[in-house]
Amino acid sequence: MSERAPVVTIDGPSGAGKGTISQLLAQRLGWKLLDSGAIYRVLALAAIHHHVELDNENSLTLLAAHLDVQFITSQVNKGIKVVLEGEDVSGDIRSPECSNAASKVAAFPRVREALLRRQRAFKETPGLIADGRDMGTIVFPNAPVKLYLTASAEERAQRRYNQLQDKGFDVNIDQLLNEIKERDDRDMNRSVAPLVPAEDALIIDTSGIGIEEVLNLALRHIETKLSSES
Ligand SMILES: Nc1ncnc2c1ncn2[C@@H]1O[C@H](COP(=O)(O)OP(=O)(O)OP(=O)(O)O)[C@@H](O)[C@H]1O
Ligand SMILES: Nc1ccn([C@@H]2O[C@H](COP(=O)(O)O)[C@@H](O)[C@H]2O)c(=O)n1
Repeated sequence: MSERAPVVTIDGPSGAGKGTISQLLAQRLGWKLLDSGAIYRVLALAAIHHHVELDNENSLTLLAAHLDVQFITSQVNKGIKVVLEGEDVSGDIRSPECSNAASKVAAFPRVREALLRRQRAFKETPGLIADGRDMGTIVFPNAPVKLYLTASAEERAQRRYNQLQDKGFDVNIDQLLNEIKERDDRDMNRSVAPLVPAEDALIIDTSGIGIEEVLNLALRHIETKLSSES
């Protein structure tokens, strides 16, 4: 029964390691994974494809309500294939252009409202790892376990630089740092669902901490919280 399925929320700014840790946790626990950022990215890409202006809230809301997207989870590594209108866009949505466009479309209240039910529908047994900006504050406010990952903007820009270079994108570190700061500013200061840690979230600063160590901190916190619930 999905009503009873536990949810672990993982929020934080871009490049803090949410996606990496969420995927590892979903793999370890055998739980479902929601990459909510991918939903905003797909919406931004659909807007670009259909020539919808990124500042037109009415048209973006309509597009969000009818978004033809599928998230296909690999049972092997919990990686997610994103299919928009029948086309695999898993790579396209990770471009810097899509990152910025996603944070623009995500600032509109009615767009967020239109995507809320789609996100909550991911909750199912045996449990859900929910990765995003407002998972613990808005989408799953009653989640028993909430984490907030962060790191310095410089470290996050360096991680993103390495990641995009590996994927073959032509990137510049100063430009990436500026884009990360701009995106943080937009995500943290928007009028609806701003990026803030939930009051009951454990905040982990991952600057200088390796992925394995962050994963272990997260697993320990999940075990503690879930065992105190039962
Ligand atoms: N603790 C860490 N130490 C070093 N590198 C890390 C750490 N966590 C994540 N990374 C690397 O940083 C990059 C960005 O991580 P990830 O995509 O998980 O961030 P994110 O918070 O999900 O960002 P976004 O919100 O933009 O999707 C990846 O290449 C990942 O391997
Ligand atoms: N719950 C969320 C998730 C994401 N966003 C917005 O989408 C942008 C892209 O997200 P990534 O996690 O894939 O980098 C992000 O900058 C946010 O603007 C959101 O608003 N809420």
